[in-house]
Amino acid sequence: MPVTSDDPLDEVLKPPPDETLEQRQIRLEREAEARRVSAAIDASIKAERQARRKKRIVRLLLLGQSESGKKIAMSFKILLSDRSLGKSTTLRQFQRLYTPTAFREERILWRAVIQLNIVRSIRTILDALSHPPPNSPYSSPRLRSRSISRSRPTGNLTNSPPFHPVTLDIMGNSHYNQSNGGVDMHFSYGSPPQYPPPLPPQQRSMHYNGYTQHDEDEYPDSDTEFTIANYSHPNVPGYNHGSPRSDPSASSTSTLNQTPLDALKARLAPLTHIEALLIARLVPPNEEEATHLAGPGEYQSGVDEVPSPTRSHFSHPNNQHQPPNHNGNGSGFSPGHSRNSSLRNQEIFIRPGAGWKGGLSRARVNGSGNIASTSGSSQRPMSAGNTGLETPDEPQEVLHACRKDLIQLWHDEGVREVLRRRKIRLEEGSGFFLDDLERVTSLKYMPTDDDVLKARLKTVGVSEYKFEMEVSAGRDSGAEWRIVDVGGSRSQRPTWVPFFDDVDAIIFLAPISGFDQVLAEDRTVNRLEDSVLLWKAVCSSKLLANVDLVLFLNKCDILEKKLKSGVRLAKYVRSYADRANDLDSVSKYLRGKFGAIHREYSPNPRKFYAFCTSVTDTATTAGIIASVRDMVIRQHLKQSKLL
Ligand SMILES: Nc1nc2c(ncn2[C@@H]2O[C@H](COP(=O)(O)OP(=O)(O)OP(=O)(O)O)[C@@H](O)[C@H]2O)c(=O)[nH]1
Ligand SMILES: [Mg+2]
Repeated sequence: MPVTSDDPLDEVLKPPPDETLEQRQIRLEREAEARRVSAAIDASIKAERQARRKKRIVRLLLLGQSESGKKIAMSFKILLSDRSLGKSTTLRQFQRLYTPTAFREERILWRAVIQLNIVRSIRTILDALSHPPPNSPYSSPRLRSRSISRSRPTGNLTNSPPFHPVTLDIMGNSHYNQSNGGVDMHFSYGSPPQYPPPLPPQQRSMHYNGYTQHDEDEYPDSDTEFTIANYSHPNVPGYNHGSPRSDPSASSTSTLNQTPLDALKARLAPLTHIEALLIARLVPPNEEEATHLAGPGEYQSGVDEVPSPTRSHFSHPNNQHQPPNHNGNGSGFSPGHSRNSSLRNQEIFIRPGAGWKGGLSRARVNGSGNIASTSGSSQRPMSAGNTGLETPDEPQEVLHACRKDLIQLWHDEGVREVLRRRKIRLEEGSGFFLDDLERVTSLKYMPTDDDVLKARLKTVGVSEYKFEMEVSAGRDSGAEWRIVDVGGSRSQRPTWVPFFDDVDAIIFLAPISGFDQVLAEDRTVNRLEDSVLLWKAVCSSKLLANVDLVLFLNKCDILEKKLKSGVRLAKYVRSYADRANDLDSVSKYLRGKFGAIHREYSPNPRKFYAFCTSVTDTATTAGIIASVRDMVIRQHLKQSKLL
C-alpha cells in the first residue's frame, strides 16, 4: 500500500512511474551525490560556527546594533548623548589604535572634509563681516543701520518659543508637561527666556531647578541645579580667540580697510565653487538630504549659547533679511547651486559608513578603487598613502591660490573684533583648521592623524564598522571589532532604541565643556543639562539594567580653556557654589554628580567607570581606550564563564 504524505514536495520528487532500470541507477547516483554535497555543506557550516566561537568578536556600538549574540561575542555599545561630542572621533581613535595601516591609508580621504571645514569657517567669517555689529570695524552706516534694526530687542515675548516644564525621554524627545513633579526626568525652569535677547549683551539667566539642592562634597547627590545663561561668557579679552600672532605665518595683524576687504572677499569668491564641489564629492548623488549647506552655528560652538539676532536670521527661513551673496555686500559666498537658501544653515552630514569614502576613493582611482565596504582591512583606496606627495586636487589648488588672503583674513584685527563682538569662537568649535592655514593649504598637504581626529563631519543614521585588530593586544589579538556609529542629535535618538538589545557595556559621552551652551536643536536646553537628563534616562532604563556603563566626560581640553579664561561653572550650575573653578575640581564634581545619578537611578547595583577625556588627544585617549577594552573583555569573559 503506497505511503501517503502531506508534503507536496514528495509528489514532485517521487520517481516517474515508468522509470527504467538505467534511469533508476542514474537517479540513485545523483541522490547519493546530493547527499554527499549536503553533508559537506553541513560539515563546513559546523566548522565555521566552531571557528566563530573560537574567534572573539568585539562589538563596539556607538549606539548601534550588535549582532544576534548567538555566537560568543564581546559586545559593548558606546552610547553618546547629544551631537558633536565625539562619537565619530572615538571611533576614529579605535581605528587609529587598532588598524593603524588602514587609518593611515584613509587619511588622504579626509582631506576633502578638512577642505570643507576650512571653507565653511571662512564663510562664517565672511557672513559675520557682512553683518558686523554696530560700531564695529567694517560696519558701514548702511550696514550698521541694517544690523541695528535686525538686532533690536522686540521688547515683547510674542516671538518667544513656547516655554514649559519639559520631560526629556531617553531618546531626547521633549514632552511638555503641565506639572513638575513625580517622574524622575522632569525638570522645570523658573522663568522663560527672552528672545531675542537685548543688546548690548548682558547676563541673563533662567533657572533650572528640577531637584532638591544639597550641599555637595566629594560624593554629591545627583540633584544638580543649573542656571542656564544665554550669554555664555563674560567679555574676557582674548577668550577663545587665540592670539592673532599664534600662526607664525601670519603676514599682518593690521585691520584691513573696507576697500581692500571687499577686494579680498572678491578674490575668495572661488570658494563658493569649491564648497559645492566638495559637497558633491562627499555626498552620494541620491542623498538629497545630506547636501544641505551648513551655517555657522552648526560648527562653531561659540554661537550656540547666544540666540543672537545673527542666529535668529540663520534659524528662521522666513526671516526678511536676505542671505548674503557675492553680488552685494554679502559674504562673497553663495550656495553655488539652486537649493533653498535657508538650507545654508544646516550642517552637511553623511550617512555613517564609508559611502563617502568610497565616492572619494573612486574619484581618486578613476573608478577602480572602492572602500564602500566599512571593513578597515579590506579594499583600501589604491592611491591612498602616506607619502605626502598626493596629486593636488582642484579644491586644494584653489585653497592654495587663496592662502595669503585666507591667512590675512583670519589674522586681521578688525575681523577678530567682529567675531568677538558676534561671540563667534571658531577655535572652540568643530573642524577648526584656521590656525594651520599655511600647512593645510599647501599643495602637498596630507592630513596628519590629529587632523583626521579634528575634522568634523556630522553623522546621521547608523552603521557598523568592522575591522580586524592589526595590533596584538594580549588576549585581544585577532579579535574582530564591530563598531557602530550613530548620529547623536535629538532627531536621531529614536534610531538608537533597536540597538539597546544584547549589550555588554555602554560608553556614554557627555561633553562637559558645554555647560555654558545650549543645544542647537532646542535653544532652551543647556547642553550639560541635556547630558545629565540623558544619563539619568540611560541609568534608569530597565532594558539596560544589566549593562555596565562607562562614562566619558569629554572635551575636557575645551573645558579647561574655558575655566582658565574666567568662565565660572557656578554661574550655570548653581549648586557648584564657591568651589574652585579649575579643571580638577570641576571634573571631580561632575564625576561625582554623574556617579550619584548612576547609583540612584540604576535598577540594579552595577559598577561605574568614569574617565575625563579629550578624545581628540591621541596620547591620553589611547590609555583610556585600552582600559575600557580590557574592562569590557574581562567583564564579558566573566559573564561567559570563560574566565
Ligand atoms: N577639542 C576637542 N574636540 C573634540 C573632542 N571630541 C570631539 N571633538 C571634535 O568635535 C567635533 C565633533 O565630534 P564628532 O566625533 O564628529 O561628534 P559626534 O558625537 O560623532 O557628532 P554627531 O555625528 O553629530 O552625532 C569633531 O570636529 C571633533 O574633532 C574633544 O575631546 N576635544
Ligand atoms: Mg558622528
